[in-house]
Amino acid sequence: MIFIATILSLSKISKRAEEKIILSDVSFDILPGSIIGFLGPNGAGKTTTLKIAAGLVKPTSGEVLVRGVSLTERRKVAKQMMTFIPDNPLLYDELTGKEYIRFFMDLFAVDVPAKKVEHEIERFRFQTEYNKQILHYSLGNRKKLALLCAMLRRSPLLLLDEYISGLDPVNSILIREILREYVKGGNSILLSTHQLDIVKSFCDGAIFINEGSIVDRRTLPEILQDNDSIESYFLSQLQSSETAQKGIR
Ligand SMILES: Nc1ncnc2c1ncn2[C@@H]1O[C@H](COP(=O)(O)OP(=O)(O)OP(=O)(O)O)[C@@H](O)[C@H]1O
Repeated sequence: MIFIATILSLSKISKRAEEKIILSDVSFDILPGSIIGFLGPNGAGKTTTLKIAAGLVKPTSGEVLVRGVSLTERRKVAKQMMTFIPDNPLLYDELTGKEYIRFFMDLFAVDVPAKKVEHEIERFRFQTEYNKQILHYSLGNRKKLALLCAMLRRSPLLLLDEYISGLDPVNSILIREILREYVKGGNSILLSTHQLDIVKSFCDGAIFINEGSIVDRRTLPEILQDNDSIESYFLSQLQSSETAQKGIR
């Protein structure tokens, strides 16, 4: 019997577009039950990596495995095991929240009893928005609806692009509690963020990318042991990777 220890595994992912190298040999693993912050400056390649991991963008080379299942070879099975939420979730604006949840459940064949759906709506404190048209939702409520649907789907991996930014402090606390609960059962989250306080208060570790290459990977205790703050970690990684890259050129 083969024991699959990783929930997500990226192996030597490269991406070129319009003659430009966007990602170069990106490799990392995400273990079950972990929340990993994906850090890097603007344009470093975070969104592209998340989209490749989610099967939305095809890499030029390399392989993505979700619980050991190849995204290239068994796309449908691999995709069922993850949910990607972009920074501005694509929803159907003409529907109400209630209609959208029904549509989402039909689309992904989510078989959840009505009682459980109700429970999730209460847990997300979404009772007021539920009957309103999505067109009138704030960005924070669009994000809440997207995550509520992801929770109903119960996929073991969540890929979140700048998710927590845009939530007010009350919702930010609520969502963090929901996400913490989600990973308790062995599920995992990879989330890109520019908010370094999120890494300190919420993540178990971080992966740092710059100019399309992974430059560092550490647990939170390791980061805090070697750096005064997450900000100083970010700046030192940025500086050392840029110095190294100048040396290569
Ligand atoms: N299809 C494409 N064609 C050409 N260039 C692209 C394409 N997709 C992304 N890029 C470029 O690749 C680089 C990485 O973009 P990406 O959105 O992945 O970065 P990011 O780290 O998520 O940035 P940010 O923090 O600003 O959101 C950018 O320079 C972007 O312009």
